[in-house]
Amino acid sequence: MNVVQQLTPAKSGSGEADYLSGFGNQFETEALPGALPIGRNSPQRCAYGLYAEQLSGSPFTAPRAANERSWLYRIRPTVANWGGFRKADAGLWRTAPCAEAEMAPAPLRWSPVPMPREGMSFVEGVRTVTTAGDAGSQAGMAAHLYFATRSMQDEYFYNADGEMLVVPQQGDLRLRTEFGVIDVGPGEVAVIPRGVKLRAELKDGPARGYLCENYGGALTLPERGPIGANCMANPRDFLTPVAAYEDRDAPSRLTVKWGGSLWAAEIPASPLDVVAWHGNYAPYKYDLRRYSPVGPILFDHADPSIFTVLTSPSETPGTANIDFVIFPDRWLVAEDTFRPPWYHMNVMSEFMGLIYGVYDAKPGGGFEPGGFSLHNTMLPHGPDREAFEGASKAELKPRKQEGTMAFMFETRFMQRVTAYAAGLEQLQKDYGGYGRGLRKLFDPNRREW
Ligand SMILES: O=C(O)Cc1cc(O)ccc1O
Ligand SMILES: [Fe+2]
Repeated sequence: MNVVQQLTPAKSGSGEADYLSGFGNQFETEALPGALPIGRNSPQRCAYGLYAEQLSGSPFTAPRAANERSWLYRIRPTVANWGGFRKADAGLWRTAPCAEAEMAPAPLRWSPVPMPREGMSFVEGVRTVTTAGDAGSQAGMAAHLYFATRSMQDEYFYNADGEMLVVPQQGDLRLRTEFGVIDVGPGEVAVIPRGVKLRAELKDGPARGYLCENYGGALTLPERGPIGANCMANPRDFLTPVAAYEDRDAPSRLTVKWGGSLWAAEIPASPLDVVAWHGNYAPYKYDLRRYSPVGPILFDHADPSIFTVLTSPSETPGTANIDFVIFPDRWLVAEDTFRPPWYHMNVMSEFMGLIYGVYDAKPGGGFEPGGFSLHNTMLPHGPDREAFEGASKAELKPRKQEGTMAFMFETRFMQRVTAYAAGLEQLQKDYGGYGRGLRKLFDPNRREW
């Protein structure tokens, strides 16, 4: 997975999205013929007067399987577009550790937050719901909502604190990055590694979604173990953009998220000026509907880890900094089985969102597309009364769970709710008590019921 080479004839900066396929490949792509040096990274003079710059996503000395870096051949090195940063308004973007609100231990759920009316870019429209771990120690994550009602114009952004997993729920985004153009819409996700500059444009109206900011190890594919070489998320379905550049000398603004704050500087030219690049540290997208779910085909309900799309490992094997898990369309066939998620308590904390459709643990409304929930460390949760009663009595014919896409950001860290999320009118006041609706069914004189 880590050694495949691809040289695809690339388009010049036409602005249209075009991709190379494969997860974590050693890609190479050039928007002008011969812009990529052959057989070396740092020639005495790069073609076309370009500057060579390395972007290291892992320590130089990381083992090969985790070593990530790319070489960028660009009009100006990043340092030429630098200087004069001032602290900018971070709005409602928060960074761990952030203990600004204290909530009683209870399951929490929010209805969808409507699209704002004011003009806001993808960066201005980030609103943090939870933070976990410590960004400065490169451990943990934040779960955000994002709203974008205007495109970024001569405005650029990069995040030094974390990798960004963008999960659109409404509206398409065109992410113009240093590496090329990624179009992403509901049902797809995009991953922007730490340090990669971008400008987000709207394609056809306002956009809303979820954003996981990963302070820890880069997201990667989970091991498949006995499942073997196929199914779950297949590497070839991950798409990385071909090189596309802007040669634009115009007063611009670069905003950097660095050390938990936003910093902004006026810069003289577009930093999306990479004419060619090669390496394995690059943004990518993935269509969640390409995920091939594997599950129990005779009885029982497996752990949701079977639906892990991407995982951010921690130093402890099997203990994820973040698992990104989905609940896509699938057949439910298990016999003599309570088919929805079981009642449970979990040392990992679970942030969930719904992109479209109905989630099977909560079929009776309340968890709506655009909404979100938090089942924090060691807090009990499971199906509500309606789901329990329906599933305990259901005739267990094979049934297709269709037209649905829920997801979970699951982390080893406790998630702290922000003041913004705690104060939202969309916070469902009665959700914490949903379990109280479950009736006592026990009858020592009636074994079958
Ligand atoms: O709590 C949830 O809804 C997520 C979840 C789903 C599942 O099928 C098993 C465990 C789990 O935490
Ligand atoms: Fe759960």
